[in-house]
Amino acid sequence: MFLETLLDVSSGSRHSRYFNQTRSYYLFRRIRVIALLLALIQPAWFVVDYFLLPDDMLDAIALARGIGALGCLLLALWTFKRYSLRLAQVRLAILVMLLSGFQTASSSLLLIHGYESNVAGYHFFPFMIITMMAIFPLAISEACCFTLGVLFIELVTQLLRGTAGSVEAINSLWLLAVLGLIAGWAAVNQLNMLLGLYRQATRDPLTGLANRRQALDQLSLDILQSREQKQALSVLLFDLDKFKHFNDNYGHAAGDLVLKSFAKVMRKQARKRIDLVCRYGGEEFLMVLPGLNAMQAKEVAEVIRLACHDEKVTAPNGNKIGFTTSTGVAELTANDDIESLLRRSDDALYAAKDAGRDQVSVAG
Ligand SMILES: Nc1nc2c(ncn2[C@@H]2O[C@H](COP(=O)(O)OP(=O)(O)OP(=O)(O)O)[C@@H](O)[C@H]2O)c(=O)[nH]1
Repeated sequence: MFLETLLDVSSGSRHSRYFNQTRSYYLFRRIRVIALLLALIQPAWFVVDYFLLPDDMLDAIALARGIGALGCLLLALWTFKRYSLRLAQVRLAILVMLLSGFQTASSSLLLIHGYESNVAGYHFFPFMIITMMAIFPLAISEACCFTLGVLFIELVTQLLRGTAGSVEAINSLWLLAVLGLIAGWAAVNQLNMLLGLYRQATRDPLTGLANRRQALDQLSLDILQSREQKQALSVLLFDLDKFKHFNDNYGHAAGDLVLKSFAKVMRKQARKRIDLVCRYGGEEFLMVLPGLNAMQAKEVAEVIRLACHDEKVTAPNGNKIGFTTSTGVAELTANDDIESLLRRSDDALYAAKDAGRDQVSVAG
């Protein structure tokens, strides 16, 4: 259990594409708020500098603050691919570099002008940066990179200042490492909590598949992404045939076993970390196939339809039950939104039922 949790939070590459998208958007929003705040605070802090720093330093510090504020503003306005984890990590690295860059520049300036870095909270900067990590839900690998990055920049700053190796400098590095451990632990805990809540809110308890809410959220995202990347996208809507008959003849528990068995068949055919498999409601299931056109999606539906013929469920009374499914296929068109895409797949599903069930029908 502990090992499983540890592996769960070790790296983002272990999570589903959908969770990664959710976390990326979460990271994007937090980075944006912090960048916006810093874009405002940086110039405002100049008032404090004005009273605390000597006149000959003000221009240089104002320039450093201006560059920092502009960088933060640009970062806040950068909305490209909000759902990409890779870009969320890049955004976080840029935020750390912007802050650290200002810290290195200001601390060098203070030294050149004969001021110690304990003016106006400057010496506090690296500690503030590392504590900021606790705000984000991060995997262990990401928290380690964050901590090592801040430690490295602090070491470079110490080398530039010529203080590296002194007791005070080693003490700073040690304190940063301890704070990195605490803030990193908080960040990893946030990720663990987010994962737990996400799973509870998005999974169907009977089959373990995604639930309808998640399917609709993810389908909207996938549609957006398909349009951005000019890729095809198709959906399959399945409905188990004469399902009422299983409940009536063998009992509700047998019906549940059929639902679980069908979920297993779907999961087996889905491409790992690409396709979304969901229980859409009752005995209806939905599969989202990014990158596949209607004909390719129809082939997947046929494989699933035939795989159902080989599945047998043992009812609580010992009976072996077979089941079949009807499927509607629809490919995303330029005029589609999520509602029209699902409506077309539903129409195709009804056409498959009308044609005698155990069939795959493609929307026109
Ligand atoms: N065992 C079980 N049955 C469910 C569940 N959710 C919905 N059902 C049943 O699914 C059945 C759906 O039946 P209908 O909508 O009439 O359709 P059908 O019998 O599959 O007939 P066709 O769709 O026309 O082939 C109903 O009897 C529901 O009670 C569930 O979670 N478990």
